Amino acid sequence: MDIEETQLHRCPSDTDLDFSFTSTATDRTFASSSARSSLTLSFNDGLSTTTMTTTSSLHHRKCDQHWSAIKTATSLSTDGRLHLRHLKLLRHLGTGNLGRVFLCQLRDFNNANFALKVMDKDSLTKKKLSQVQMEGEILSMLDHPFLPTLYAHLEVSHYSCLLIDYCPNGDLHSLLRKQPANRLPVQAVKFFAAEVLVALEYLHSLGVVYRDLKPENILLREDGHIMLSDFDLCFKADVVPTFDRRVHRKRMAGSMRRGGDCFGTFSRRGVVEEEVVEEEFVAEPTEALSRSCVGTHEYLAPELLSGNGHGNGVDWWAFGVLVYELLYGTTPFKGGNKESTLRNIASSKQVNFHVMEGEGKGMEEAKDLIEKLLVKDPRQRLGCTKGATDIKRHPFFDGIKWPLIRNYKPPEVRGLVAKKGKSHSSGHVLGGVSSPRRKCWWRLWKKGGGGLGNLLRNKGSIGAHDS
Ligand SMILES: Nc1ncnc2c1ncn2[C@@H]1O[C@H](COP(=O)(O)OP(=O)(O)OP(=O)(O)O)[C@@H](O)[C@H]1O
Repeated sequence: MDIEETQLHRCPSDTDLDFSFTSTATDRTFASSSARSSLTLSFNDGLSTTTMTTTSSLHHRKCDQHWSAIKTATSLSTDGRLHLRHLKLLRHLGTGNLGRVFLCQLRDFNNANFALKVMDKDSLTKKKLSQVQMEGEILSMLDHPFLPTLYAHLEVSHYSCLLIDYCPNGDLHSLLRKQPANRLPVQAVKFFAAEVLVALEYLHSLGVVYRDLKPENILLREDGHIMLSDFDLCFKADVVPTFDRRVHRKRMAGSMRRGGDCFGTFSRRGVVEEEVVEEEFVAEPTEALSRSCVGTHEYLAPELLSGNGHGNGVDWWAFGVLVYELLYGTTPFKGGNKESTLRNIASSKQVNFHVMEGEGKGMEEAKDLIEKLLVKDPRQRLGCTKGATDIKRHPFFDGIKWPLIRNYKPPEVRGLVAKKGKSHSSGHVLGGVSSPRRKCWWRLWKKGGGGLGNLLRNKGSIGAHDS
C-alpha cells in the first residue's frame, strides 16, 4: 500500500471536533473506491455521537492492553464514553464494499492498535445499510479468539464506525500469493483450517451463517493466529443447542484380559472392545433457510445457485473450497470466467485434484476431507447435520488438541512474521495487499425457472453484479 502523504489534523475544541484524514494515496483500493481524489473524514463529534461499547467486563480478553486502554480513555472522558476525539487515525488500511478501514490508536495510548471501519451511511444504498447493520449486530455478539472484538460502535452524524482488532499480518489470500506455486504446506493448511473451523463452529452455535468464507476474509493477527472478518453477508437464525449421544466401539485397555470384571465384547478379530457412549454438543443452525444468493462466486455452494434456499451447509462447502485453495493454489471449480465457474459448481462434476509432485504426508486425508465437504447435496455433506464436531473428527485433523488450538505456534511460512505474546505499538503492515475477489449478490427469480438455470440462460444479462 503506497501512502505518499498522510496528514492528521486535530481541532483544538473538544466538543466540536473536526478530524480530517487526508491522503494522496496511490493505493489501488483508494483509487477505485471513490470519486473523491483525497479522503476527508469530518466528524462533528459534539453533535451526535452514540457510543455502544461492548460488555468488556464479560469479554475473554478483558485484561489485555486494548481493553485497558479503552477503559482508561472512557474513565477520563467527561461523560464516561468513548468518542471519536479519543482516537487518532494513523493510516488507511483498505476500502471495502461498505466503507474504509483505518489503523488507529487511542490518544495518549500508543501501545494498542485498533482498526476503525468507517461507513458513510449517506452514501450507501438501502441494501448496503442493512449490511452495515448486520455487521454491527454480529460483531457485538462475538467473544472469541479467532473473531474480532468490537471495542466500540460509534454513530457520529452520518458515519457508523466500528472499532475492532487490528491485524498487521495481512490476509491469507496475500500470504498464499507469497508461497511457491501459491500453495501452503499441508501442516500449515491444517493449522489455518483448524482455526477457521473453530471460528465457524462458534458462529454457527450463535445461529450465524457466515456465507463469505474465502482467504481474503481471513486476516492474520500479530501473533500469526487468524481472525475472520467481514460479517455483512451473514444471516442469523435460531439455533437450539442439543446433546447428541454417539455410541462407538473402543478397544479396551488390557484387552487380552479374560473373565473378571471385563464388560467388553469380542470383536471378529478377537480383540476385546467396549461400547462407549459419548455425549456431544451440537449447535448448528440446520433449520436456517435463506434465499439470497450471496458470496464470492468461486466459493458459492450449489444450493446457493439453485435459489431454493440454503443454510449452514454453505459454510461447510466454502470450507472445503478453502482447504482446496490453500493446498492447490487455486479453487476447485474455477473456469475461464465467472459463468463457467458457476456452471462447474452447479454441474454434477466431482471435484478434480491436480496432480502435484511429491505430495507430502497428510495429502490423502486432505483430499478425503475435501471430497466429503464438496458434496453437492447439502444433506450428504460433512458438517451439515452435526456441524464442526463431525469435521473435527476427520483424520485430516488427527493429533489436534482442539481446546489448546489458540496456544499452537503458527506455521513458519514465507511472509508470516508471527510475534509471540502481546501485540506492540508498531503499525507496520507486513501482509501487503493482493487483488481480492469481489463478493456478489444475486437476485434470484422464483418465477420462470429461477436460480442458476435462468442466470446462465440469460447470458449477458445475468442479473448479477459485483457489489
Ligand atoms: N481489522 C483489520 N486489520 C487490518 N486490516 C484490515 C482490518 N479490517 C479490514 N482491513 C483492511 O481493510 C480492507 C477493507 O476491509 P473491509 O472489511 O471494509 O472490506 P473487505 O474485506 O474488502 O470486504 P467487502 O468489501 O467484501 O465487505 C481489507 O481488505 C483489509 O485490507
